[in-house]
Amino acid sequence: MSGTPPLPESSKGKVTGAIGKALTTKDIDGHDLPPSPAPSTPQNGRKYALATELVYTESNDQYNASSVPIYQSATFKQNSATGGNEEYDYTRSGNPTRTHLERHLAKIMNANRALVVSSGMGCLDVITRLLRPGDEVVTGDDLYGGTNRLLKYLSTHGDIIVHHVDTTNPEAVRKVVTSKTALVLLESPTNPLLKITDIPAVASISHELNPSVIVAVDNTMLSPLLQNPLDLGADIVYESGTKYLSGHHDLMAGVIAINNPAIGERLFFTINASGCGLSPFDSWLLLRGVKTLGVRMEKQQSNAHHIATFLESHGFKVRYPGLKSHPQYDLHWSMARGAGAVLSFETGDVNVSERIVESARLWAISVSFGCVNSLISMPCRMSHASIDEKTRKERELPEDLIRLCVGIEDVGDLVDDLSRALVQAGAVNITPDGFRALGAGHTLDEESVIQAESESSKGVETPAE
Ligand SMILES: Cc1ncc(COP(=O)(O)O)c(C=O)c1O
Ligand SMILES: N[C@@H](CCSC[C@H](N)C(=O)O)C(=O)O
Repeated sequence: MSGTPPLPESSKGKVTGAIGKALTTKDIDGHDLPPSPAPSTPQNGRKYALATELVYTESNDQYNASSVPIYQSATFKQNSATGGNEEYDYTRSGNPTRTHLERHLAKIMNANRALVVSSGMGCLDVITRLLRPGDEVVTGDDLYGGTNRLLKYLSTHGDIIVHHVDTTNPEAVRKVVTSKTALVLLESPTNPLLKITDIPAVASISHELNPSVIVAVDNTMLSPLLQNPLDLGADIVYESGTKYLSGHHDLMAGVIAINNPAIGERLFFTINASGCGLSPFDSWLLLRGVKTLGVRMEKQQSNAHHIATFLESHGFKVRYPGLKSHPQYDLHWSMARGAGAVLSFETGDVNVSERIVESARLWAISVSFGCVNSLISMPCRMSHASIDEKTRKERELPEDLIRLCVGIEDVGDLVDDLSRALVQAGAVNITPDGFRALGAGHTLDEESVIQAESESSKGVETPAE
């Protein structure tokens, strides 16, 4: 994958020509972007706050449609047999609704170019097609299960060497990056242990040791509202649009964003060649979902902070970068504008955890996150079940871990339902003041207890049923 080799011959011609021509179109920030039937960015030369940019789309549509039309067409007629001047010919290669979404996301992700595909895993598939046999990948020891599965497949069948190291320690990355390293792949926060990687430090170490390394960051756990890895030194950022970006669990999507046009062209080549570009209808749904990202995330985060504080103040070991007790709290806030709405906690007993999950009513037992509805899951049995038990143990992924993905419901209802589930599952000791976690009791220092209790009491009271 070293350097950015020229485009394959087969990618040249009509489609690449259209994109090549498009790259001469600049937006108000000077970004080169493909053309669009609706430019997405306000054309008055002003850059607005992200909350405004999320909502704002400008249309060149012939009827001035307020909502970007769904171009539900596989083909586009050409003016002549030789063609060549039309922007679109076939939806696998490009579609106006998809282009509009891509421009909108490029703007939001502070990127030169964004590409949308059929899922988050589709993004990683496209990115790893940049690898060649013998290339090495450096990545974390806490990763989404599907990411781990694809990397394992590539190392077993694709002659790719994958190093899993503790990326929370940049020096551990330094030890394994060599001239053979083609890709450094990071999550921060990680799914499901919410570990934080110093993206600027790891990116700079990687580039210093091997300038042709591509540093890619999976930003799914935060969304562009809260973190922009391209601004932190990453070469590629991708995320599952199935999560926060869309927010309603009604579509699957993935977004890849880049600043380097040559990398963008190589990724586009794979998307067109393999046919994983997002469909017009899902592009439209995702564009609609993105508009409410700001308000959804604000409510989800505030609920998540409340729930994390509630659990911690009752003695559970909680992992959430919004809590001062998080070991990398300062590092996280040096890179991000929020902590997101995913947290995890331990009970000390797998059976107790299973009972808690099954006792919850409002919290749906479901994989995924970023949705307006609150979800509860056991990663080792669900989202991360594809990582074998031995590896989970080596990587210290607790089997009793419960992951909460907090939605926009009334926080008092969420706390009530969780309290009832904790009591019903026998996870807590009832005390005169309420209850305390039974197992894996997390001992906070005195100052943290006082802070957690006062924050917890700010919201709705949390009596057990
Ligand atoms: C951190 C992370 N990255 C990527 C993915 C893959 O996304 P998708 O399900 O849209 O393929 C997921 C979840 O599925 C995830 O949690
Ligand atoms: N059966 C699926 C599980 C998807 S997990 C989705 C999401 N990333 C999460 O973390 O919950 C699979 O095997 O991929």
